[in-house]
Amino acid sequence: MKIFTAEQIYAADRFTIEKQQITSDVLMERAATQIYEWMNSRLQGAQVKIHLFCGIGNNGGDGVALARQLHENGYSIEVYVVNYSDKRSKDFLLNLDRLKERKLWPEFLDSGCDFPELGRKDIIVDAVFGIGLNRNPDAWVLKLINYLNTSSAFILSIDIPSGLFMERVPENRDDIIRANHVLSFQAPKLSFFLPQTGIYINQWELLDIGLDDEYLFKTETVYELIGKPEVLPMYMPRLKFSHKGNYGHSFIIGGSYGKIGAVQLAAKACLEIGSGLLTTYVPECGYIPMQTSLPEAMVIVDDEDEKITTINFDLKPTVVGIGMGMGTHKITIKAFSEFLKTNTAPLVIDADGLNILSGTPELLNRLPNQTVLTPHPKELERLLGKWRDDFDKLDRAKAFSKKYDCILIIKGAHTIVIYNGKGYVNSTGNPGMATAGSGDVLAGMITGLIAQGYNSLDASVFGVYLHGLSGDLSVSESGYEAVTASKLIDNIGKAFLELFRRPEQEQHIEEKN
Ligand SMILES: NC(=O)C1=CN([C@@H]2O[C@H](COP(=O)(O)OP(=O)(O)OC[C@H]3O[C@@H](n4cnc5c(N)ncnc54)[C@H](OP(=O)(O)O)[C@@H]3O)[C@@H](O)[C@H]2O)[C@@H](O)CC1
Ligand SMILES: Nc1ncnc2c1ncn2[C@@H]1O[C@H](COP(=O)(O)OP(=O)(O)O)[C@@H](O)[C@H]1O
Ligand SMILES: [K+]
Repeated sequence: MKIFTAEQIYAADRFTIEKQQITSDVLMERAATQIYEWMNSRLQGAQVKIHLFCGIGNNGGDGVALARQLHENGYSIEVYVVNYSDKRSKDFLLNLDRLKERKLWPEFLDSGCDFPELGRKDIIVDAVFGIGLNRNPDAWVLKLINYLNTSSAFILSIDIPSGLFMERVPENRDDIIRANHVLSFQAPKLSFFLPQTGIYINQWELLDIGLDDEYLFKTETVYELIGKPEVLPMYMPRLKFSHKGNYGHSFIIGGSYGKIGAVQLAAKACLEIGSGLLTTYVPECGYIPMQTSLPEAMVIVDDEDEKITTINFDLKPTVVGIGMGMGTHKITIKAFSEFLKTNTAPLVIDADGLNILSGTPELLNRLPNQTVLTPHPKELERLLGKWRDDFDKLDRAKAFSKKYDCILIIKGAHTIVIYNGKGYVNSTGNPGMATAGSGDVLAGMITGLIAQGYNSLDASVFGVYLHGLSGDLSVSESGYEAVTASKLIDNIGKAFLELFRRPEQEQHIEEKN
């Protein structure tokens, strides 16, 4: 699903108005009707007090139009106009008149006025600012935002929580509405998925206001939200007459004394995701653990017991995954650097492999094209330097990926795969996955997909999606806390099955026919 910028949404508005031969207030009315229906289907006429805080732009206009619909259907409402500017939008004014025609007089809030009392069980509709916020709000508006946040009422934000920008993070983190639920129009907004801004959104849902399909289809976006419809076409089915040689030979290099587990996890995940063959390269101390825990894997050992000192091998890997638990000893750095001189296989670099790269950046020039890098936030900071905010982080990541022609995977709650100026935002996964070794599993999964013939970008996007889905399936079995990296691996197979599971309703209809 595409993630549009504010400019693209405004352009979609204009395109739709022109093509459907409608006036702009028709779109506003559609927006209000969709929100009304959403609320009505949940409230079923309940006489709870609904406080609508409406700005003076089109987000406020949505709120005022919604107020009218709620009132006409018997709901108990209070409307407040947050009078932050004299530049009221045309459709806001039109809807304000429609409200007045029905003898509904909103209360006008200005600097210096008292804020209304809010009950614990009331509902707040936040329609102060939408995607048009372009500068810091006045102090009294911020005070209002703070006031709403401290109430215990349920906050429903229209389109985007007020105070949240589309393209930057506000300096003061208290200046944004903390929404219980956001009803956003047509497409999700990038800020819903970033760690610094996503925290203001408990849940979000999309409402279809009938923006033109052709425009939405044809318009290229920098960011895309990756769900099942996006990854299904990437899937490469296994062929009946295939053999293990068709699914590649993965080579996983890593481990050090006390950290052989990282290689075990990556290797197991690599096999579970379907790699045809797998060899691991570990220090001598890893030989017995590897051979006993993973009979399917072949093992080559370093001359040294506790760390990797030379990467000598006699095989032609389809792909190499390197770095998990490897350590950053001087001699290991040398071995890694020598390995990069001769390696031509596609690469997936994780953990200490990344730390070595950030400590020895000249090695970045030795990476094959489309090398996959899988940093967690700290490793990413070592690679990119300190960023100003999450939006700046994305810009730096795009520039880095372009400079070294690498695929940069920014891991987090919504992992973002960066390549070729684009960002693929993952939709699966959960906080249960914030546990030791889950990154090793991801690196193993991506390695195993590349082994099978997926190109590095598809392997990254698909791998991240399946990894999160395995996490979601693990949570449904054991709850958040008990998710472990090993459970993620156990659920990789089920994640594949889940990809092809049709919704129950659909199956039922088919059986009846
Ligand atoms: N296709 C869709 O998705 C549809 C979307 N719709 C709705 O429209 C919403 C966008 O509406 P919008 O463009 O009027 O902007 P909104 O957020 O209401 O702000 C109002 C104005 O305030 C100003 N301003 C900015 N910052 C400020 C500040 N700090 N302090 C004071 N003033 C400030 C700035 O104007 P400026 O003063 O810069 O000229 C800005 O234009 C969208 O979120 C959705 O709810 C639907 O109605 C129809 C279809
Ligand atoms: N809150 C979260 N929601 C979803 N996924 C998460 C969350 N926290 C961590 N993850 C995922 O778990 C993995 C953690 O990776 P990493 O920090 O490298 O783990 P480790 O180094 O222990 O192997 C990443 O893929 C990340 O996206
Ligand atoms: K809003």
